[in-house]
Amino acid sequence: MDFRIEDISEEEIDRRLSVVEPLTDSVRQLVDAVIRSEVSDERLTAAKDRIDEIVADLREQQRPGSFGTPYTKEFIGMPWGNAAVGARNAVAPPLHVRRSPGLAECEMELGAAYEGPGGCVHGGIAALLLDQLVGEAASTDGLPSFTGTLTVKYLRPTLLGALSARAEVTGREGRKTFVHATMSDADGVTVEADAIMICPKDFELPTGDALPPPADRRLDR
Ligand SMILES: CCCCCCCC(=O)SCCNC(=O)CCNC(=O)[C@H](O)C(C)(C)COP(=O)(O)OP(=O)(O)OC[C@H]1O[C@@H](n2cnc3c(N)ncnc32)[C@H](O)[C@@H]1OP(=O)(O)O
Repeated sequence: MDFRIEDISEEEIDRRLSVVEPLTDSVRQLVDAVIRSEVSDERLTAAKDRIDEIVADLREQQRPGSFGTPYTKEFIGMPWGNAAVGARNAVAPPLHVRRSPGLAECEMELGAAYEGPGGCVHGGIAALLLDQLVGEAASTDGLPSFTGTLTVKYLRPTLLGALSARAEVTGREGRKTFVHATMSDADGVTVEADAIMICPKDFELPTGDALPPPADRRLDR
């Protein structure tokens, strides 16, 4: 796992987010527009050429591999490439998770890019988002947990649109944390999941005077 330290202030994090979040939102708009556009083939081809130019521009300076999760010395994580919550990842829905001890919650708007059955959320997307949320709930004690087992039960189709999700720790046993999660629409729960989250035995967090104790660490931002 990538635990590189990037020693920047919270103000610098906010400054960087103020640049990349609008860019990511624009790319989400682009994805949605491509899916639903009904302009002529000529205009679609012209759009492709313009997008290729932008891609070439961005590729002039690229980070090798993936973004990883850099941390500040205060251990605030920046998982900005993350597939569910990444601030720089247009694949991620704009998922803003609220955390409190043992609990993670969020609201989201899932549009055309997240479709499985016509008009409904893809089951894999529901599983992805609930997987993220159980990880966030399990990690509110400052120690990261990996998903060992995630059991997902689809109770009824989840229509695309405004949704909420919630994950709550139901128990801990050694390095294992048990979490229950739900995804809901306006009429109630559509998907539920149970997870066994595990803090790996050989996992070592960076230590040192400059770093806060695990309980005070914020694993993402
Ligand atoms: C804030 C950030 C949120 C991010 C959320 C993102 C969530 C994710 O997507 S994580 C990515 C997906 N998950 C993975 O890639 C995990 C891959 N697997 C692994 O790395 C390892 O198998 C891991 C960490 C799960 C367990 O490894 P290890 O630490 O060696 O476990 P091990 O010592 O064998 O077992 C410890 C306990 O867990 C149990 N256990 C081990 N694996 C599993 C499993 N897959 N499912 C359930 N229980 C398990 C064991 O039975 C044992 O229980 P007990 O203490 O009662 O005997």
